[in-house]
Amino acid sequence: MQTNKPTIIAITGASASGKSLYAKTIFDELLPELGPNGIAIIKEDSYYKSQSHLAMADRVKTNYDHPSAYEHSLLAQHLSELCQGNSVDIPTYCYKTHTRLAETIHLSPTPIILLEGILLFSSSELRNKFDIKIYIDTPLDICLVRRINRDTVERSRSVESIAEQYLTTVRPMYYQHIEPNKLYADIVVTRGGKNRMAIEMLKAKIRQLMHGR
Ligand SMILES: Nc1ncnc2c1ncn2[C@@H]1O[C@H](COP(=O)(O)OP(=O)(O)O)[C@@H](O)[C@H]1O
Ligand SMILES: Nc1ccn([C@@H]2O[C@H](COP(=O)(O)O)[C@@H](O)[C@H]2O)c(=O)n1
Repeated sequence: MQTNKPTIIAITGASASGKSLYAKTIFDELLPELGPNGIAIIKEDSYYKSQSHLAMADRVKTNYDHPSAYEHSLLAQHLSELCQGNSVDIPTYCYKTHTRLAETIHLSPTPIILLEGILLFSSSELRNKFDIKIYIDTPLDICLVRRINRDTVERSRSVESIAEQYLTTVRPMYYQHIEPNKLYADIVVTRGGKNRMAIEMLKAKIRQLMHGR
């Protein structure tokens, strides 16, 4: 690994497997020692394509679990910019309106970048940019229960709409585009975002990388 470019740690797995919690726990626990210029989180979901040109009735029909729903080319471009020492303006996304918001988040390169999302391993162009690849391996029935609990509260979804979407796209796309790419992982983490040993091991690796800079 080069020492002068950000280390990109990609965390993938099924929806509601615990990717965000795993990334956020590591971020929160390392922030006091690394500072805001030392570590950042980027979400693949920030790169869902804008759908502002579509009516709401059409936005809900989108397959959000297929790679084509994402602007992966923009994510790849931003990762390249960050690796070259340049800042980027990351889009922000709203799950309630199914499209991008007007504002962006300005991000300067940090030595450690935690990147999390469901389809990060589906593109070889993206995979080639990752220094460490982690797969959160949580049984799908547990993910579904977590998704129902989360999306009814945080994403304004009804249980009926979650069930319909799960059967039509979330589950089939998991078997087509997420689970087969587990083989690209360097590390497979069981038990989701609360696996204390998996959290401590990645923190130790990050500390080692920081000492080597
Ligand atoms: N190991 C775990 N045990 C219990 N709840 C968890 C665990 N990991 C994650 N969760 C919860 O499940 C929900 C989905 O987790 P999240 O990290 O948002 O998943 P993802 O980012 O993979 O979609 C959240 O409410 C989170 O707090
Ligand atoms: N408008 C949208 C966009 C995405 N989704 C679902 O989000 C999931 C990915 O995010 P996680 O935090 O759960 O990893 C994905 O499974 C999409 O189905 C959505 O429902 N609506």
